[in-house]
Amino acid sequence: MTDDRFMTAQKRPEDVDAALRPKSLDDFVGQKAARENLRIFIQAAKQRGDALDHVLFFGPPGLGKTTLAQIIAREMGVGFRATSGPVIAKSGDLAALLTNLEDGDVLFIDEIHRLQPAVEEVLYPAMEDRALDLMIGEGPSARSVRIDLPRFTLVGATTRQGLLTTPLRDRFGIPVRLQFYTVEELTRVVTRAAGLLGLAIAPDGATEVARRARGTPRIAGRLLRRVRDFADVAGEPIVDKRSADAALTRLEVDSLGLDAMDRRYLHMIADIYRGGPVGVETLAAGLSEPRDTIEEVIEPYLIQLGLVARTARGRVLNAGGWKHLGLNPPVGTEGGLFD
Ligand SMILES: Nc1ncnc2c1ncn2[C@@H]1O[C@H](COP(=O)(O)OP(=O)(O)OP(=O)(O)O)[C@@H](O)[C@H]1O
Ligand SMILES: [Mg+2]
Repeated sequence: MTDDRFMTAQKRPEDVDAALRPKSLDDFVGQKAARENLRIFIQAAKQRGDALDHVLFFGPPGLGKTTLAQIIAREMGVGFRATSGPVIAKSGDLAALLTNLEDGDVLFIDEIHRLQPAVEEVLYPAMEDRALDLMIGEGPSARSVRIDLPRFTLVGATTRQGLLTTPLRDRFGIPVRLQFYTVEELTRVVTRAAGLLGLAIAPDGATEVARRARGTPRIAGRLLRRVRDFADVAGEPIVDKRSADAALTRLEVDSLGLDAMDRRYLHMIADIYRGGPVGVETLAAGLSEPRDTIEEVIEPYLIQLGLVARTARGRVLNAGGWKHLGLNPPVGTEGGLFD
């Protein structure tokens, strides 16, 4: 996706996220059910002296998948190796990674839905039996040799659980869906981050940033940095609701936390397609954005807010969506009739 979207939850090449990453489960805010379950599974594995079962994190960008993967390694007291699906070109690359692991290590594969099929097949016996099946020779004399692997925990992350093949998905003993954060949780994320950045922020200032962070800690961190810039330049000693609001408004982040791209998306459905239904491919073409970005980055939060619905015939603007744009649904459309 293009990088001009200020609010994007997607990573930038330089990992500005690193400084704000919580280092332990106790530091990690929100995702209570997932966190408490992980705590128990980690403790149980440690008590047995075993590696943790394989974990799959899925959910929209910026909710803490990579962070939790690192926390797992730290809490288990094991090494952390990270790679990502598109980077592993050949099955031999993955075999090399696996054979170089140390006992108990966490191997983190980001964007695991983008593994090549041939590479993925190497993973099956590796995950299930801690073994690699290598083919030696070619033709009729070819034979397969099995190599044992060290114990390890595969932690996979994906924004698109639906794109994972069933055999791969089934091999994860601990699947974890990450949810958007509540304003209260994000307020704690913002307060903690402000402390790490050495920024004085009033409680109502932290809440204001949290309210407009699209349910996403990465966005909260990014907005906080920009709010700090405005406060620094204006010479304001402390960020409060008013100064946070002024900064966020200048960044074109609206009262629901939607940015210019979200509003372009909503306007496209409202103005051009009279509220829909309109297919996602059509929207992607109209917005010049890849379909993946629309489905993984833009839509989940708008759907969670109830502004838009995915239907079998395409995307439909709900009553809340019309209202947010300050428009009335045309009479006789679904938005007008049913909401
Ligand atoms: N629960 C949390 N508490 C505090 N900060 C968090 C939390 N979750 C995520 N963050 C912060 O949000 C940023 C993004 O988190 P992370 O990189 O783990 O997201 P991700 O789910 O891996 O995103 P992507 O899908 O883009 O890889 C990091 O700076 C991290 O510190
Ligand atoms: Mg990540």
